[in-house]
Amino acid sequence: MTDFARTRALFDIPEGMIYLDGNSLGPLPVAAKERVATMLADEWGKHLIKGWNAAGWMNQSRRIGDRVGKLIGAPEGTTIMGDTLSIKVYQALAAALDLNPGRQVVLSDSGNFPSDLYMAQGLIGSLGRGLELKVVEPEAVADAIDETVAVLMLTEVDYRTGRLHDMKALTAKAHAAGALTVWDLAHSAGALPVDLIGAGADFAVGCTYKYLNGGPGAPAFIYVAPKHLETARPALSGWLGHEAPFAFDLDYRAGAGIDRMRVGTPPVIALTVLDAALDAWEGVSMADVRATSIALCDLFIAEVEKRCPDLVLATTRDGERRGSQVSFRHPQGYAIMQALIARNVIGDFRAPDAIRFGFTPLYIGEKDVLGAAAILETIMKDRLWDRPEYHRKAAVT
Ligand SMILES: Cc1ncc(COP(=O)(O)O)c(C=O)c1O
Ligand SMILES: Nc1c(O)cccc1C(=O)C[C@H](N)C(=O)O
Repeated sequence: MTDFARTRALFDIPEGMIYLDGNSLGPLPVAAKERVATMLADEWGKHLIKGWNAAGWMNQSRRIGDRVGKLIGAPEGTTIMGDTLSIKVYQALAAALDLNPGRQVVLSDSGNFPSDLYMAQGLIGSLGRGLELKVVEPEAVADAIDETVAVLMLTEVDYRTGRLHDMKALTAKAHAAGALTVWDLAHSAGALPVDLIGAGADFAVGCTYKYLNGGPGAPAFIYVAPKHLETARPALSGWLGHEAPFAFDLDYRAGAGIDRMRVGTPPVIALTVLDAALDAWEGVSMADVRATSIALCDLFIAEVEKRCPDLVLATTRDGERRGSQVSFRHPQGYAIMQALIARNVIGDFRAPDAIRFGFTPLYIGEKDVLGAAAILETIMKDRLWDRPEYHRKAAVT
């Protein structure tokens, strides 16, 4: 069994805070502070430009991509770091559409994170070849897969409700209909076991500032299935994805394998933080993380339903069918979350009415769950949310 007391000590969480928002931004890994200080002083400070080779900065995106790959069932050489998740969504979708010409539909669902849908809309507008973004309810996705679909683009775990799609079954259905798949793992990577090879996913993307604790604005990752590695065309054809960046040719030629998904200069300092953050996963079993996350979420649901009858569960009770988060609905959700935050229980609010809590076994345990439920109970029983300072100011027009 993974020693979660050990992993908890690897994170800097302010005394007295119950941090249930690691599904949005993970806490600071203690080791990152020293690692970055050393990197700044010894690598940038001493090597300057020589650091690209001497300190391994040029290979960092690939090396750390492989570290992330281990957590999502991706073999070496199929995952690379860089840019933001929105950019990686664009890149993956563009490459997938290019591999499946002659079809018109990008299929997604209303549980997808808006940025993914916005990037698809922007890309489709630029391509101008009659493509259409079709957005259906999450439960209707399987039935909407037909021979018009070029690409099925989904986020595995719904950011609001935590609902988990069956990646393997939907990918198989998409392939049977002749479609390719792009999976967004923003709320999956580090939250639950992911098996990209086993699921047969074509492309996957994700961020590293949530369950992977890489810090605000940490770089995203992109995965390309081995069968597409030499044929996927990077629409964002920056110089570092070129076959020979330092030949400075005037024409683009895609680099070998996953390197072609690089765009421009990597964020070396941010990657250094992420590298330190990923050390926390050494000796951690993702099966233990999953089992503990399900148990913590189950406990939170049971305690909150017992103590706060006015809150309506927005997440499935079936632990196998959700990610690592729990949401409740209430018309005063915003004020309730402000009252929680004022009492050092940190979750977040997602419009129109959801209060959302992430459970991250690396640093959250039963005591936190019980503590948060007790504070929530007081807020609900004593209507502590009903104070002017917890309500949104009226919009100024
Ligand atoms: C599923 C999903 N996709 C995309 C994004 C956008 O990522 P970024 O702001 O890093 O581009 C987020 C989070 O913000 C997300 O949760
Ligand atoms: N990336 C974020 C940011 O830069 C600011 C505030 C929030 C975020 C988030 O990651 C939001 C997150 N994707 C969500 O699930 O709501």
